[in-house]
Amino acid sequence: MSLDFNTLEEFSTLLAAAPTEDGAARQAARDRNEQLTKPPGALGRLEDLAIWYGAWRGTGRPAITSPQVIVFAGNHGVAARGVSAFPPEVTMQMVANFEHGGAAVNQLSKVFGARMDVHALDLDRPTADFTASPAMDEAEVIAALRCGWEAVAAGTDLLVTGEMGIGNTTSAAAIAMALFGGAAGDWTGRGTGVDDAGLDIKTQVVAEGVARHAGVSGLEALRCLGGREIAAMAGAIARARVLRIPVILDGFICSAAAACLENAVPGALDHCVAGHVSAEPGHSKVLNKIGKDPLLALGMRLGEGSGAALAMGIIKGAVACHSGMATFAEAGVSEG
Ligand SMILES: Cc1cc2ncn([C@H]3O[C@H](COP(=O)(O)O)[C@@H](O)[C@H]3O)c2cc1C
Ligand SMILES: O=C(O)c1cccnc1
Repeated sequence: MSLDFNTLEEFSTLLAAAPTEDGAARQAARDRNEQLTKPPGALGRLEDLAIWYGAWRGTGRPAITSPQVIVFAGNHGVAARGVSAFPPEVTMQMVANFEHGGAAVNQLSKVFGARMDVHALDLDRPTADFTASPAMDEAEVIAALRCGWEAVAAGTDLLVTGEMGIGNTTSAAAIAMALFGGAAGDWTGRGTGVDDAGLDIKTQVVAEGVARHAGVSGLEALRCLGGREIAAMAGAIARARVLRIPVILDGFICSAAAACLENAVPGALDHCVAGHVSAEPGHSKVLNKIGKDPLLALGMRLGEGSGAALAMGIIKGAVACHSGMATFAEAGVSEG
């Protein structure tokens, strides 16, 4: 099967044909877990995470040696509507900051031993204001999906996708409302910290955008209401699925990108866990809709992949215990 796509339909077909987890590896990981020197279940959710990780990697005794964090950046036409507390030029300035190692996600990637890559997508060409027309045409959304698809490094064994794009919590709210219904106010939060007047404008923009593209779902929601960095995250998450690389989802924007995949192909996020729940009020609702229980709840509201990068420590810890601990037989410890 060709691993390329030129239309959203071809992308969807590739995603639908992507592998599922390895049942034999899951069983081998379960068997090993039962033999480790601890009371049954004593590592709580870490045990499930290690088994899940092994099932996707195809081994009952996995290791994590090459985690990758990818930050995608894009600019948004709706930013001109006054929906963010910061001006659009911050997107480009933060890309420079990522490249110089100065952002939170740089530090967290370093702490957890991940390589970090940054991809800026046509920053000088913001998407169209989605209240007036689709944010992207099909060629544009395909180019963004492909950027994400190709950004996943050969040999990566744990992936975090993050984003930078002033205005993108507005885009994420519009996607969530299009996919899951409800009122604009249910999905719209303060993002970088808009005041009450800004929140009113933002809620209005979300409502207008969803009304303008009434009835869109899945990848069409991504095209009409998303952004280039949002589509690129979706492309990277889909590629990881094809390569059986487990993914840690980040905050509201990343989860909205992922939700488009799940909406297009149910089960498309089985290789993903939610790294954290952010303070953006729509995030917990999106996680609920995609059936993901977040690993961390630290009141973070940064994006960039920062919450997911922090959660890499949990997955690495889970896998280290699972694969490195002695069994009762090896350690000569009496079983209960
Ligand atoms: C300095 C700075 C660094 C950031 N890093 C991530 N974001 C986050 O804030 C933006 C979304 O919020 P809104 O929709 O309100 O614009 C995204 O770029 C997101 O990644 C940042 C925002 C700022 C200002
Ligand atoms: O949930 C997020 O990822 C988020 C929230 C606010 C601003 N930027 C990102």
